[in-house]
Amino acid sequence: MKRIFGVETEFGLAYTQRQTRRLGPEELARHMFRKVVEWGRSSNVFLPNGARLYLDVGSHPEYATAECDSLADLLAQDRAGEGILLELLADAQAAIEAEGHDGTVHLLKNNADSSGNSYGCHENYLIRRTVEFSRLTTALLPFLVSRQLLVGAGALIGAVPPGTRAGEGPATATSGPVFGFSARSDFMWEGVSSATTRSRPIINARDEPHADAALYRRLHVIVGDSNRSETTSLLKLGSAALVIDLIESGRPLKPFTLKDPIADIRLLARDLGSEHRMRLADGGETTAADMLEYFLGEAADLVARGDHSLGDDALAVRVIDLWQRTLTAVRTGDWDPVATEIDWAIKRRLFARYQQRLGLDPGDFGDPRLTRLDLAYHDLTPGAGIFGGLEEAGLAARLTEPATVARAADVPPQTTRARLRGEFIRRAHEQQLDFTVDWVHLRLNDRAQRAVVCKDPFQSEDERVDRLLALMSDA
Ligand SMILES: Nc1ncnc2c1ncn2[C@@H]1O[C@H](COP(=O)(O)OP(=O)(O)OP(=O)(O)O)[C@@H](O)[C@H]1O
Ligand SMILES: [Mg+2]
Repeated sequence: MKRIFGVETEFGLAYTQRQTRRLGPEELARHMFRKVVEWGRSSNVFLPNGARLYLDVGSHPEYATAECDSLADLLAQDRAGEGILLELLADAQAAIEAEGHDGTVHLLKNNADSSGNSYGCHENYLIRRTVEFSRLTTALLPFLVSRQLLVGAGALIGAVPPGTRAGEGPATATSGPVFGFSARSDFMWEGVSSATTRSRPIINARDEPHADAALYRRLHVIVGDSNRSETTSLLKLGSAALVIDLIESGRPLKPFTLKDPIADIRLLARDLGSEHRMRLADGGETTAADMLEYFLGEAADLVARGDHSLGDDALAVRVIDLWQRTLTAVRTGDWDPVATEIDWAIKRRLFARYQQRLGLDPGDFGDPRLTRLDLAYHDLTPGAGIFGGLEEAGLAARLTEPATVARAADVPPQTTRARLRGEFIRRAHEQQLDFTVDWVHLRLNDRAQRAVVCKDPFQSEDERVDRLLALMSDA
C-alpha cells in the first residue's frame, strides 16, 4: 500500500529588543523574505527540493514539504525546512543589525501567540476516492481528538477550557495555567468543514487534491501540534496514516462517533490522568486511552503483516512500539519511559526540574519563568532555543542524520513527483529561465509557454519532463 504525505508548518515570529524601537512581525517577515523575493520575485516560491515556502497571512512564514511516499523522507524534508528558515532568520538578523537595531529576531515553532492567535502544522494524506469521504472522516475524527495524549507538544493552558458555543463557558481558557497535552485543542471549533479561519475544523474538507481528482483526494488534517521531537512527529504521522490504512482497507472497525468532539478535545487537553469519559453517539462511553488502545491493536496487526503505507517497515514497527509505550505512560502516570521521545513528556520533565530548582510547587505553573521556558522549547533561534541542546545531551531523541537533512534541503524526495519539480526548478535557475510551478504544473514562461501537467504524485519519472529539461539545456 502506498501513500503520499506532506507536512506544512507555520512559524511564529517575535522580537526582543534592548534600547531601540520594537519591530513588528510584518517588518521581521519582510526582512526574512527579502532574499526569497529577489530569488523568486514573490514571497511564495517552490524550492529546488520540491518544497513550497511562503509568507502566510499574519506574517507567518510557512514551509510545506514536498510530496513524500515514506515517513523517513518526510521527517528529513520537514527538518530540512527548519534549516532553510534558520538561514533566512540569520539574514533578517544581519539586516536589522545593519540598520542599527539592537534586538533579536525569534523564529518559533509553536501553535499560539500571546495575543490569542493560533497557527498550525497541517498534515496531508493522499486518500483514495473509492472510500467515501464522510465515512473516512467519521471514523478518523475520534482518533484525531484523542491523539494529543500521544503526540501533543505539551502546553501551559488555562485550567478552565473555553466554551464550545456562544454564551457557553468563557470565550478563552481561564484561571491559573495547568500543564496540558496541547495548546492547539482550544482553537478547534468544528469536526469537519471547509472553513479554516473563523470556525477552525479538525479536518479541513476543502477538496483540492493536487492530483487526478477522479482517483484521489488530499486529506487535510489541521488539528495537530507543531512537534519539536522527531520521534513524536513520527508517531503523530505514523499513527494517523495507520488508522487511515485501516479505514481504507475496509476492515470493520468499532465505531467511536463522539457526541461532542469539541468539548472532548478541550477536556482531553487537560486530562493528564486520562480520566475523562467521552460520550459516544450510540449512548456508550469511552476514555481516549481505551480508544487509542483499540486502534493500536488493529494497526499492529497491519504492521505485522507488512500491509501499511508508511514506506518503511522498521519505522512502522517503531511507531507501534512508541504508541504502546506512550499509552502505558499515560495510563500509569509514569512518564519517564517516554521522557526523551514524546514532546509533552520531554517538556513536562524539563518543567519539573526547573520547578524544583526554583523552589516552586510541582502543581504551580503560573511562574513567568516557566512561560519563558515553554517559549524557549519552541524557539529555533540559535542561542535562545533549548531544544537543540536537549537533543545533543540525549534528553530528546533524534531520528534523522544531519547529513541526510542537509541533503534534503537541496534534493527532493526521489520517488515522487517532487523529483520532477525539483529538477525543473534547479535547471530553470541554472539557465536563468522564467518559470511558474505549483504542486501539479511545470511551465516555462517563454514564448512557447511549454508546460507539463503532473497529475500523478507517485510518478517520479516522466518523458515529457525529460524533453522539457532537454529543451531548457539547449536554451
Ligand atoms: N496529492 C497529494 N496528496 C497528499 N499530499 C499532497 C498532495 N500533493 C501535495 N501534497 C502535499 O500537500 C501540502 C500542500 O501544501 P500547501 O500549503 O500548498 O497546501 P494548502 O494548505 O492546501 O494551501 P494553503 O496553505 O495555501 O491554504 C504539501 O506538503 C504537499 O507536499
Ligand atoms: Mg499551506
